[in-house]
Amino acid sequence: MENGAPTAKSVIVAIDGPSGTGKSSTSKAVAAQLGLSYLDTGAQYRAITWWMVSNGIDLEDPTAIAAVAGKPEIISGTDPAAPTITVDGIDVAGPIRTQEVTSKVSAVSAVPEVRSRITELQRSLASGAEYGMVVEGRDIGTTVLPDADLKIFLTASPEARAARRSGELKGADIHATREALIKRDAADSSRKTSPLAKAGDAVEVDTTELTLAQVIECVVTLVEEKRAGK
Ligand SMILES: Nc1ncnc2c1ncn2[C@@H]1O[C@H](COP(=O)(O)OP(=O)(O)OP(=O)(O)O)[C@@H](O)[C@H]1O
Ligand SMILES: Nc1ccn([C@@H]2O[C@H](COP(=O)(O)O)[C@@H](O)[C@H]2O)c(=O)n1
Repeated sequence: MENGAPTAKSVIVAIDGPSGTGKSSTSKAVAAQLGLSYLDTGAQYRAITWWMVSNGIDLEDPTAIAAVAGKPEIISGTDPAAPTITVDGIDVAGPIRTQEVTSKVSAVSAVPEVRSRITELQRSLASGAEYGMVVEGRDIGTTVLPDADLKIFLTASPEARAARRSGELKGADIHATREALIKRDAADSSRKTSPLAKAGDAVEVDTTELTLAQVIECVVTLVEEKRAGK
C-alpha cells in the first residue's frame, strides 16, 4: 500500500488461440486499459524466421535451423501503445508481416532449439514487467507461463477469421485466406514441441459473434475479477 491507497497487484495474463481470433488486438487493448506491458510472441517467431530467410538458411532442414537458432539478437518493446521488434538492431515490424515470412514461420517455430531460445526471452520479459503483462501466442498458458494468473483461449470460426484477415489484406481472396489460416493452425497444432493448445485451466472465449470491443470488455472483466480474488 502506498499513501494509504491500495495498489493493484502485478498480474500475468496468457492469451492463446489460433490465427485471426483477435489475440493481438485484444491483448494490446487490455494491456493499455489496465496499465500492463504487452508481448506479441508471434512477432518473435516471425522475427527469427525473417532472419533465417535473410541469411539463406535452408528452412526445410531443421538441423540447419537449430544450428543458428541462438545467433540473432531479438528485442521486443512491450509498451502496448507502441510495441516494437528488432533483430540485430534492425526494425523488422514491417518485414515480419510479409507473405513469405507468414508461410515459413510454422516450420521455423516447430524446431525445439528455436522454441527454447524464444521461450527463455519470453519468461525473462514477463518476470521483469513491474505491473504485469499480457502475453499472447500459442503455448503461453501450457508451456511458457503455466503459472499465469489468468489464461484465456480465444477461438472463432474459420469463416469469421478469414473475413477479418481479408478485410486487412485489401483484395485478398477469402477462400485462399481461409485455407492458409487452416493450414498454419494445423501445422502449429501438430508439432511435437509445445503445440498450439488450450491449457486445461484456460477460459475459452468464442469471438465469432462478438465485436472486438465486446471481447476486450470480457477479458478486462475477467482480469478485474481475478485481481479482486473472485
Ligand atoms: N471480435 C472481432 N470482430 C471483428 N474483427 C476482429 C475481432 N477481433 C479481431 N478482429 C480483427 O481481426 C483481425 C485479426 O486480429 P488479430 O491480429 O488481433 O488476431 P490474432 O489472433 O492476433 O492473429 P494472428 O495469430 O494471425 O496474429 C484484425 O484486423 C482485427 O482488427
Ligand atoms: N507462442 C507462439 C506464438 C507464435 N508461434 C508461431 O508464430 C507464428 C506467427 O504467429 P502470429 O501470432 O504472429 O500469427 C504462428 O503461426 C506459430 O507458428 C508459436 O509457435 N508460438
